[in-house]
Formats: sequence, structure tokens, C-alpha cells
Amino acid sequence: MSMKTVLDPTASSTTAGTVELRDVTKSFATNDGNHLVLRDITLSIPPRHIVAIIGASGSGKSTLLRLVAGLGDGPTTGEATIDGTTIAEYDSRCGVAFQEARLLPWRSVFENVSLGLPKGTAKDAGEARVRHLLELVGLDGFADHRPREISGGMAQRASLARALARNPEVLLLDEPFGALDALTRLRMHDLLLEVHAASPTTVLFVTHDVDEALKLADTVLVLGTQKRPATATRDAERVPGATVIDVVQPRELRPRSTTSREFAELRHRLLDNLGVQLSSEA
Ligand SMILES: Nc1ncnc2c1ncn2[C@@H]1O[C@H](COP(=O)(O)OP(=O)(O)OP(=O)(O)O)[C@@H](O)[C@H]1O
Repeated sequence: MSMKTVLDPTASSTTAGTVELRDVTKSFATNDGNHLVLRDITLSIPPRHIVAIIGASGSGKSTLLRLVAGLGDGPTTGEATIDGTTIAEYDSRCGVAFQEARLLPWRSVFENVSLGLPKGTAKDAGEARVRHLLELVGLDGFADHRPREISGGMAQRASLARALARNPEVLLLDEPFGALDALTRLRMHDLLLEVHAASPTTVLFVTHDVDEALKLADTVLVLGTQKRPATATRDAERVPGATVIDVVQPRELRPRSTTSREFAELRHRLLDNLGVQLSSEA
């Protein structure tokens, strides 16, 4: 993509946010009582950082992401802030995209992306911003298409553009590439890094893919449960609630080689943390 897309004449002066969670727990009321999903989450994510969240299925990755986005009713205990201010419900400082593009089928691509604009955006400025974003994600020729007329990868790019239309301080992506074919996925990796270079935002994304996490992120957070030590009368058991069980920060700068020694070592460590048994040559 050309460098001209990097210069956005319509961008507001929004800066990237610092995300902080302090002693956060999250539980849900169920028929069997309270279900503790997250516990003891304390973390500080600096502006412009890209953070990947990985963990076994059900370990609370989406729950953590939703907490930062202000979706749902917030932490059960503890504090979650952006730039020192408590995260509000549907916090306007956040832009969110999900595994499914969730576009309105009866609206054009242009109109769908426009839905992400902050309330009260002037018409001309809004249109210019949406045109810019469509160019940034390579959809400038598809503004008038309906969602059914574009591919899954294109729909996902439109969903990313809609999240960016808010000019978010924090961009939250829940398995954004999970439903895409391998080639489209690789292209989306490049696109995310281009978007990140072009718009100064802090990014948190959930993924199941260790390679994707290591390739894109400054920091990889691993969510999981911890074992309580075994005692004479009790076998080792898992402490309820997932927490951050490992933090990995690749030293190599992006774009990262997936064939480097560091990559291989970190990959091994992450898979081990996820309980994936590797053969000796892996
Ligand atoms: N609104 C809710 N009400 C009750 N339980 C919930 C709610 N949201 C999440 N949970 C529970 O929290 C746990 C973690 O769910 P979550 O979706 O955050 O995990 P995940 O790591 O993102 O999983 P996956 O990788 O399968 O998407 C699950 O047991 C889920 O049932």
C-alpha cells in the first residue's frame, strides 16, 4: 500500500491510550453460584503498544477484551482505566472489531464504516475520514458495494475500518483473523501493522494462533489457571479463575522473521504454557 495513505488529513488529534488494570477480577452469576472467570489481573499497557492475548478456550480472553472495551458491566472488583480514567460502558475511546465482521447487510460498505464515526462528526469531515479509511484498508473501489457483494476478508477489512473510524485511543480485536483463509490472514497481518503505523493507537487482540501473536505483538499475555501445590491430603488442583500466567516480549523488531531462533524459542515457551506437547524436533 502506498505511503500516501499514511498521511491522514482528516485524523483528529486523538492519541493512543495507556490501559491499566489493577487487581481486576471478573465473575458471572450462574445457577450454581458465582463463576470466577478472571482473577488478580494487574497490567499496564503503554500507548501504541500491540498486545496479543492468548490462552486455552474458555480462559477468559474475550472477557478481558470486553472489560477494556467497556462491554458488559465492568470488573467485579478492581479497577480498569484508560489514561487514568475509569473505563465507561461502551467507552468512546475504544474501537472494537470481532471475528465476524458484523456489517449491516442493507447498508453499503461506505455506510457501514460511517457507523463507526464519533457522534456529532461534521458531514464533510466524516465522509473524508471514511474515504481515507477505505483507502487505508484497500476498499476504496468498493464503497458502494453491499456486504454480500464482497469477500469475507474484505468484510473484515471494512469492520476494521469501522472500528478505526472512531479514532480510537485503544483498538480491540477479538480473533480478528480467525475466520479467514491462510493467505488472507497473512495479508491482514501486514494490514494491521500498516494501520498501526498510520494511526497512533494502542492495540489489544485476542488470538488462538501463537505464531500470529509472536509476529505482531510487542507483548504476548498468556491467560490460564494456576495449580495449587499438592498436600498430604489433597492432590494438586487448579485455582479457580484465570490470570496472566506468562508475559512474553519478543526483542526482535517488526516485521519479525518467523524463522529466527528467538521466534522458535518463544513459540516453544508459549505452546508449552498452553499445554501443547511438542515433539523434540519441534
Ligand atoms: N456474560 C456471561 N455470562 C456468564 N458467563 C460468561 C459470560 N461471558 C463469558 N462467560 C464465561 O466466562 C468464561 C470465559 O469465556 P471467554 O469467552 O472470555 O473465554 P475465551 O478464552 O475468549 O474462550 P474462546 O477461546 O473459546 O473464545 C466461559 O466459561 C464463559 O462461559
